[in-house]
Amino acid sequence: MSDAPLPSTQTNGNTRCGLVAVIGAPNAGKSTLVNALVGQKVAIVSAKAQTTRARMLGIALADAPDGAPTQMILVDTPGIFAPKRRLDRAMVSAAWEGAEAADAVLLVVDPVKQRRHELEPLLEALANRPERKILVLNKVDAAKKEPLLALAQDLTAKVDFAEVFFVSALTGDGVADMKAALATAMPAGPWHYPEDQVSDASERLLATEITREQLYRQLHEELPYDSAVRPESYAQRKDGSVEIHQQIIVTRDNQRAIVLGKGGSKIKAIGEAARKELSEVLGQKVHLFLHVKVEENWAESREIYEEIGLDWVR
Ligand SMILES: Nc1nc2c(ncn2[C@@H]2O[C@H](COP(=O)(O)OP(=O)(O)OP(=O)(O)O)[C@@H](O)[C@H]2O)c(=O)[nH]1
Repeated sequence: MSDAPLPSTQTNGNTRCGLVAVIGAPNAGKSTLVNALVGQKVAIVSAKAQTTRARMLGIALADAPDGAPTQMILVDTPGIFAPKRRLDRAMVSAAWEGAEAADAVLLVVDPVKQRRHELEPLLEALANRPERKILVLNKVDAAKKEPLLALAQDLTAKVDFAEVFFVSALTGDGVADMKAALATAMPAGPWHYPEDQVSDASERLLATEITREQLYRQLHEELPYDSAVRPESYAQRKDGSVEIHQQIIVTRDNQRAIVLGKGGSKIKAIGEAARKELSEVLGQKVHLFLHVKVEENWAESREIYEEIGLDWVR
């Protein structure tokens, strides 16, 4: 576990706390798995590959089989294959950065669609890692038993996995057992996030993810690759509603025009759809304010990366 200066309220008792890195090829189902472990929608889930941009956190709470209340901080990493652009390389290093400090690394594999040879570089890199390695064969609802077992055998011969789990992140099959086993693997120690912050942190992140999902849906190919949604503020109002301000960052003026649309029609539609979904998910009235900002070099800015991925828990 990294020794980042995070708040901890639980300093006594028999708690456990650890960091779990979730790695795998694009579309393996990492985001879906994180959501299943956390128990609410945290990471964006899409049928399109490479939607996971920044390093993201979900925080799962569980009672370990020995009764210890356990906090598992999940680093939901982007697809980490064949990085070409700087942004992609940054995603890869974020993936490994997450894995470096982890108490466990989950390799999530889609046993049906995953091309075996594409897993090779990842398996090789994993083989030399010191962390506790766990193989998760996902999508068992869609896989046939025999090839599934053959794949498990093949992969465990290559890497010294401490455990292998067969799960369906989608239906939840096998997820509870896996979660309990993960909790046991976490070191004893105080929680790094106070319990009441866990839900808030997730909601703050969730709010930016929902806006990003709408941007993606409503702009399709027009959406600039180098765009991001950054949380500005998240505040409960006295009347029981929540006021959320977010920045949509793009790199050029013409991209700003695309996001705004004619007379601001696009941003309005995006904001309305995001607000509606957020209100439903949060179960409260939401006031959502979106600001589009041009920052030419944001993709080179470590500060912004950190803000997108981590600022919401600080
Ligand atoms: N049948 C089935 N589909 C699943 C399961 N888990 C995830 N999926 C689907 O697989 C697709 C990809 O899931 P994601 O969770 O977005 O995958 P990811 O690994 O986070 O993808 P990236 O963000 O590209 O890294 C989605 O359409 C999911 O609904 C599962 O257990 N069974």
